[in-house]
This record gives sequence, C-alpha cells and structure tokens, in this order.
Amino acid sequence: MTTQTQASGQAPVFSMRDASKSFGSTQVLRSISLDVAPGEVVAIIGPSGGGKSTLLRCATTLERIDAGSVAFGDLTVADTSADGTVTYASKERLRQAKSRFGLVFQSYNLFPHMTVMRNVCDAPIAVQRRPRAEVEAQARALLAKMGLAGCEGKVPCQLSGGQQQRASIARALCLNPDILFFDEPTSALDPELTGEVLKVMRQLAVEGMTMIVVTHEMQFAREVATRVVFMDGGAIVEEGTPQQVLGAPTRQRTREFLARYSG
Ligand SMILES: Nc1ncnc2c1ncn2[C@@H]1O[C@H](COP(=O)(O)OP(=O)(O)OP(=O)(O)O)[C@@H](O)[C@H]1O
Repeated sequence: MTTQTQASGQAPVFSMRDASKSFGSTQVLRSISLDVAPGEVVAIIGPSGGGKSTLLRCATTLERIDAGSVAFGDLTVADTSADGTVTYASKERLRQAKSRFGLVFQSYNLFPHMTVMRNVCDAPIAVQRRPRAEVEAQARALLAKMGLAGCEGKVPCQLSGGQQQRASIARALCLNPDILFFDEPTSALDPELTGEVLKVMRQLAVEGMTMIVVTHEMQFAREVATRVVFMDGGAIVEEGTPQQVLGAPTRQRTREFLARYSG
C-alpha cells in the first residue's frame, strides 16, 4: 500500500481500510479505517462493547475481517477483491507480518510455566528465527530497561502484576516491532502498579515508538497520545488530537461518554 497518512505525510506503519467484522448476525466493526504513521501514539477510547478489542484482534490477525484490508507498511495481510472476497496472505507472509508488531494484553498472557527470560526470547527465536545469543542479550537489556534486572529466572507467578505487564512489554519489544498494540494494559492493575506501567509506556512514546493503545486512562490519552480515536457501536465516531477529542468533542456520543466517564 502506498498511501500516506494525512497527519505526517509519511507512509503508514499500519493501515486498516474499510474493515468490517461480524460475529454471527452481530456486526462488531463497521467499515473502520485507521492509518498510523511512524511515531504516532493513537489512543482508542469508548464505551464497553464498542469494538475496541475486536479492532486490535483484527489488526493483529487474531481475528479475521469480513471485508476491507489490513497492512503493515508494504506488507498486505488481508485484502478484499472486487467480488467482496477477503484473501489473507500466505502463511510465510503472515509470519513476516507478525514480526512487525508486538501485542500487550490486559492479562499479560505470559506463559506461566516458562521463566521470564524464555517468555521474552521465545518468539524472536521461534518466529523470527534469530540467533539465541543475540536474542538473549537483547532480552537482558530490555528487562533491565523495564526495571526487571534479576527477574530473568523467575516464573510469572513470582512477579507482581505490574512486573508481569512490564515483562510482557519487554517480550513485545524484543521482536523489534514497527508498532506496538496495547489492549487495556493497566485495567487489571491497582493504581500504584498502573503508574509503573504507564511510566514505561510514556518513555517508549518519548523514544518514538509507534503505538495503538486501547485505554480507559484518560490522563494518559491526554498527555501521551498524538491522536485520540473514539469508538462506539463498532464505528469510529470521532478522532483528532487529544485537545480536540477530549477537550472539545464535536459529537454528542463522545460528549456523553466523557461526561459519564468523568462523572
Ligand atoms: N468472539 C466473539 N464472539 C461473539 N461476540 C464477540 C466476540 N468478541 C467480541 N464480541 C462482541 O463484540 C462486541 C464488541 O466487543 P469488544 O470486546 O471488541 O468491545 P470493547 O469496546 O473492547 O469492550 P470493552 O471495553 O468492554 O473491552 C461485544 O458485543 C462483544 O460481546
């Protein structure tokens, strides 16, 4: 795909076009289009059931779209032909695409029986087929950066929730991704541990990491995001800078959500 993002004029790292998704007779995504330029931090907000997680799952090939397209840079993952058939890329191209993004879940999703080190190194070695010594050196550096030096040999249940989430961010970063997706990364954490994780995410943003973050942390969206997307009923209802969407929303549904949220 050669399209350029409106905001920066740069080719998008991630691009979703007219993507739709239904579960049975329920349409959960309605013609979603989202281009993300290098260095952008896009916060996706909106009421429960609005389709935020499904958008991330479709973006990261955990779910298949029914229409539209998904691409990571020049690598098209799914596209729709003129007759409306959606075609996914070959297994090998999907493997390449999976090397371009990292995914951080609300519930960490670390393998419970593996050490922190193995959790971080597993995909770079198995999926990206990189040399073990190189991956382990990078993993140690990333764990240190996440404040987890000395935790390499522990298993997830020996860590706090905040530490587990930081380990899962290290795991995502060890893929050297072009973009990171976060699905409500702090909702399972109490406020103190939430702060630790948000601090790490802020630092990544400062370093220029491209990120899409589904979040209920409005302060994070206000202070760190370059763009806020408000989703409701499976559609993008409003998007713009944090000042625009959070400070002066133009759509009634956004205003109602923000009023309910801060009330
Ligand atoms: N695998 C599935 N099968 C059937 N319905 C699903 C499935 N996954 C999601 N849904 C439905 O899709 C809709 C959107 O769900 P989704 O989790 O994407 O919303 P969300 O905005 O992330 O909500 P929340 O903020 O509560 O996580 C909901 O009605 C949900 O019940």
